[in-house]
Amino acid sequence: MVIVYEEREALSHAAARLFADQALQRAGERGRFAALLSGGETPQECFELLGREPLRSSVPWDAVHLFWGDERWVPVSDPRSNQGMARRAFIDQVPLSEEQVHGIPFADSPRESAARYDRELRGFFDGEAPRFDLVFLGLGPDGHTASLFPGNAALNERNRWACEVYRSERELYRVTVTAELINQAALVAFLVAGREKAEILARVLEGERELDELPAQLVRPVQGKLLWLVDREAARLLSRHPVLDRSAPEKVIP
Ligand SMILES: O=C(O)[C@H](O)[C@@H](O)[C@H](O)[C@H](O)COP(=O)(O)O
Repeated sequence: MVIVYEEREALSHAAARLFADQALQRAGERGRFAALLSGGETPQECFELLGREPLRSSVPWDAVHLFWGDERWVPVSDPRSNQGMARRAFIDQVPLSEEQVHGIPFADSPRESAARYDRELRGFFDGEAPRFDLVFLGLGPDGHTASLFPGNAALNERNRWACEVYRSERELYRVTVTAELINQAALVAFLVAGREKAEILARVLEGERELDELPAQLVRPVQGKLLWLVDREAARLLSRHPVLDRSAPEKVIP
């Protein structure tokens, strides 16, 4: 399902409300809400809204557990850290204990970071399937999501839930969860905004299936729901998903 918002701000508000609503629902059902966060620029405004009223006090923070879909292999203090971004945006402003924040560790090697995170994930899900209640994902201009990049070995990882990502000498090592882990989730929401994403969004949503070229197409929840929250700029090349009717703050397109 694709939901088109007139402005990026409306998309951010909707994503933050989705987080709060899902947290309330899952906390009520079983006292726990596990979210897998994305990095990059797009989710920042959504995260900042979670750290401010009115949403801040609507989230049952004592039931929340935060994980990340990917991380750059840098310390949390590094400005490029996805965890660091989320801490600055909202985690430092809400009542979460360190036991509820499961960052991807910066270990002696990317492989060790991935191994430790894999253990953390398996410990948290305690022998059950890794069924996140909510996964936020972004879409890169090359069709990547999390740190699942076109043609990368991580796309073929079948055993581990988290693995190291080597791209080139020039690029930072990363750690990513696998598409298989993402696809166990109850609800996956892509957040995509900006004119520069229009072409890749149309290719991913309406083009040929090219799983190695467009890793975002690997995201197909086994039982869960898949949402695309996009702004009008990013949606402008979509043909099957009509661009927003200005009279509505959001249009749900099945
Ligand atoms: O570590 C990261 O950078 C992200 O997890 C990555 O997958 C991101 O979501 C996309 O690259 C989109 O990034 P923007 O939101 O900055 O366009």
